[in-house]
Amino acid sequence: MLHSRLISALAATLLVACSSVPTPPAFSTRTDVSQLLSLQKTRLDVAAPVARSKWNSHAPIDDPAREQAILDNVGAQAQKLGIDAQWARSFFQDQFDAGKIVQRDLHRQWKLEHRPPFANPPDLAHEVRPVLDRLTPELLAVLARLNGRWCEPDVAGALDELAPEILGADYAPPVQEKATQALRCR
Ligand SMILES: C=C(O[C@@H]1C=C(C(=O)O)C=C[C@H]1O)C(=O)O
Repeated sequence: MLHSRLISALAATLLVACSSVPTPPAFSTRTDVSQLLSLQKTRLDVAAPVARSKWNSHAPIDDPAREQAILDNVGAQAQKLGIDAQWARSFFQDQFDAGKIVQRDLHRQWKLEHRPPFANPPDLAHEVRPVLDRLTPELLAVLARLNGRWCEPDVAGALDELAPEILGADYAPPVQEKATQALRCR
C-alpha cells in the first residue's frame, strides 16, 4: 500500500517536472534559423574584401568557373546530408548573386569617387576564398537541420522576424530577398 502510494507520488512529481520543461523544438528551430542567417550574413560580409581585391586586380566580379566548382561540391555534399542537390545548388547560387549585388554596388560607388587602388588589398585566393570555403559545410549542416521545413509556421515565422534583424543590419532589402529566396515557403 505504502509502496504504491510512494510510486504514484513519484510519478506525479515526474509529471510536473516534465511539463515545466520548455518545449525544445520551437527553441532549437529559432536557434537554427538564427544561425543560418548569421552564416549567410558572414558570407555576405566577405563580399567587401572580394570587391577590394577585384578593384585592384581589375578581375571581373563574375567568376563562373569558381561558382561551378562550388556548386558541384555543394551538390555532392548535399546528397550525403539528405538535402535535395538541386535545391542546395539554387540556395548557394542565391548567396553568390546576393554577394555580387554588394560587390557591384561598391564598384559603382568607387567608380563615381574615382577611387585609387587600395593600399593593402586582401589576397583573393589565399585569404578571402578560404573564408568562403569554410562557410560552405557550416551552411550545409544548418540547412540539413531545417531541410524541407520552410512551410512550418515556426520556421517561416522565425525567418520573417530574424532576416530583417540579422541581414538587415548591414544589407538592403534586394540583398536580403536574394539571399533568402530559396528559404521561402512555396
Ligand atoms: C566571391 C566571389 O565573387 C563571385 C561570387 C562567388 C561566391 O559568392 O562564392 C564566386 C565567384 C564569383 O562569381 C569570388 O570571386 O570569389
